[in-house]
Amino acid sequence: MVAPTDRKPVVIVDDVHVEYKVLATGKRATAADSSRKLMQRSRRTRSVHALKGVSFTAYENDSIGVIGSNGSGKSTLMRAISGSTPTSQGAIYAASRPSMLGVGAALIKDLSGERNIILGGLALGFTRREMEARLDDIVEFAGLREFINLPMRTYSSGMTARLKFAIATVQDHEILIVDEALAVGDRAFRRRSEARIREIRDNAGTIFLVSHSMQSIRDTCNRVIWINKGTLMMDGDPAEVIDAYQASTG
Ligand SMILES: Nc1ncnc2c1ncn2[C@@H]1O[C@H](COP(=O)(O)OP(=O)(O)OP(=O)(O)O)[C@@H](O)[C@H]1O
Repeated sequence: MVAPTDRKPVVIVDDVHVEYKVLATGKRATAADSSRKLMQRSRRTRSVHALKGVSFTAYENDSIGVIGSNGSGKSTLMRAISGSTPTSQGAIYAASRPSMLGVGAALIKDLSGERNIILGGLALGFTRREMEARLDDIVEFAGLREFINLPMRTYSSGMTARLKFAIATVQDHEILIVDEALAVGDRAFRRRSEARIREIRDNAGTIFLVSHSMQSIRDTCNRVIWINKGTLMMDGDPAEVIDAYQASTG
C-alpha cells in the first residue's frame, strides 16, 4: 500500500466543532426568527455540541467508511464537509466541491421513473440529450426496467432509493459522500452499488460512506473512521476499527 504521505490530500478536516442551537420548545432557530425574538428566547435555547474537535485528512483514492452509533455525529460531519452545515470552530479544506449523493429534491413523484431520470440529470448539469444517451444504463443499473414508465409514487422506498443512486452516480465525482443510501436496496442492488462506488474511487475519486452495515463498509472501504459522541475515536484499517467499534457496543 502507498504511504498516505505520497498521496494527494483531498479533504482536510481541522479541529472541527459543530454546535446546533435548538430552541427549548424543540423548534430549530431559523433565519426568519428576529434577533430580538431569539434574545428573548435565548434563556430557553439549548445547544447540542454535535462535533467536538474532529481532525483527519482524506487522500485521493481513499474510500472512507464512517461508523458510529446513532446520534454520534456522522451525518453532521458529512454535512459539514459538503458545506451545508457551518462549523462553529475549526475549518475544512477541500480540493474540489464535495457532493452529497442525492438528487431527491429534484424528483417529482407523479412523473414516471424515466422522466425523473432526465429531470435528475438536468439537476446535475447534464443536457437532455446527454441523459437520453445514458437512460438505458441507468434503468439497467437501477433494475427498474418493468417499472420505468410508471409514476415514481408507485415505487417502494427501496426502488426509489435505487433510482436516486443510479441517477446520482451517473457522473464521476471527485469527492462523493454517500450517507446510508445502500441500506435500503436489496442484496443484488447493494452489490452493484458497491461496485460502482469502487469504480468511482478507482477513477481517482474520494468517497465517504456512512453506513450501519459493516459488510458494505468492509467491501468498499480502505479506511474507517469511528465517530463517538462527537469525537474521532479511531481512524485506520477497516478490520481493526470495525472490531474495536463492535467490541465497544457489545
Ligand atoms: N439540525 C439539527 N438541529 C439540532 N440538533 C441536531 C441537528 N442535526 C443533528 N442534531 C443532533 O446532533 C447530534 C448528532 O447527530 P447526527 O445526525 O450527526 O448523528 P448520526 O451519527 O448521523 O446518527 P444516525 O446514525 O442516527 O444517523 C445528535 O445529538 C442530534 O440530535
